[in-house]
Amino acid sequence: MNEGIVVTDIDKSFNDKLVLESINLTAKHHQILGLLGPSGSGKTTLVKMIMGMTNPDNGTITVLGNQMPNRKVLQSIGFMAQEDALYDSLSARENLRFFAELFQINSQKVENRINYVASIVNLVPDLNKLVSNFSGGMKRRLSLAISLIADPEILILDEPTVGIDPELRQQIWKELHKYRDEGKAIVITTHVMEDAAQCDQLVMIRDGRIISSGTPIEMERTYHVNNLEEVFLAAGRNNSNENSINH
Ligand SMILES: Nc1ncnc2c1ncn2[C@@H]1O[C@H](COP(=O)(O)OP(=O)(O)OP(=O)(O)O)[C@@H](O)[C@H]1O
Repeated sequence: MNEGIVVTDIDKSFNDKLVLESINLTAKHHQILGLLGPSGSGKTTLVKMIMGMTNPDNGTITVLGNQMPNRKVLQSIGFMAQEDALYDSLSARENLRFFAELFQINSQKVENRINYVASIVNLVPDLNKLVSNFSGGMKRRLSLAISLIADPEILILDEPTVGIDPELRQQIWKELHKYRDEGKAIVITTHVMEDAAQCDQLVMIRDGRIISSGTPIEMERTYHVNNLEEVFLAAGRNNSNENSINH
């Protein structure tokens, strides 16, 4: 089987400001990869490059063995962007139907599939409401449901748990672990340590550079600390020291 996502030697600048530097990572099937970093560290830019929405200055990205951008591969990716891309004047059900058609889901299976993905995010009672009446959290949940509608082989979720209450967050993680066990490759971005702890592999990003990577437990052992927040701080300190030695 092809590797899910392979990012090789990526650099990216905006207006001469380097926002990602020498990024290498692999997101494998049967694995949840967490991109953990503070606001502005470059996570969304990286995710957009994986989707082929932004071009890197250097380096390559392949998804399922195909170099991105590649329109055909998009059919195999469920993507949840940081900004909800929803039709406000349609109901949640109509939004889901629209995306089901885009992904060419068998019309006999569409309604079942809509009910299934809506149940994952507790939106079944709200399916016929207009999205313009939804709260921010409900919109996030609908965006997550849309990313799951086609049962994609790859899931890329940019801050999927923002605005979602703890109980539902747990339910969503249970579902993501199930998809992982079924063999999907899943990438999520987050700045929340509780979410990071649920991932199989973590890549910590600060100021556009990878400061550490590994499983959550490996990372805690490496830095002799008891939680990921301390790993992040320790890795950041090490990185700053290396930079000051190297430059
Ligand atoms: N289109 C753009 N033009 C210019 N600068 C940009 C553009 N997109 C992102 N940036 C800059 O790149 C840097 C990384 O932004 P990015 O959105 O990738 O970070 P992030 O880690 O996803 O942050 P957040 O968690 O707040 O979304 C920031 O300094 C941002 O201002």
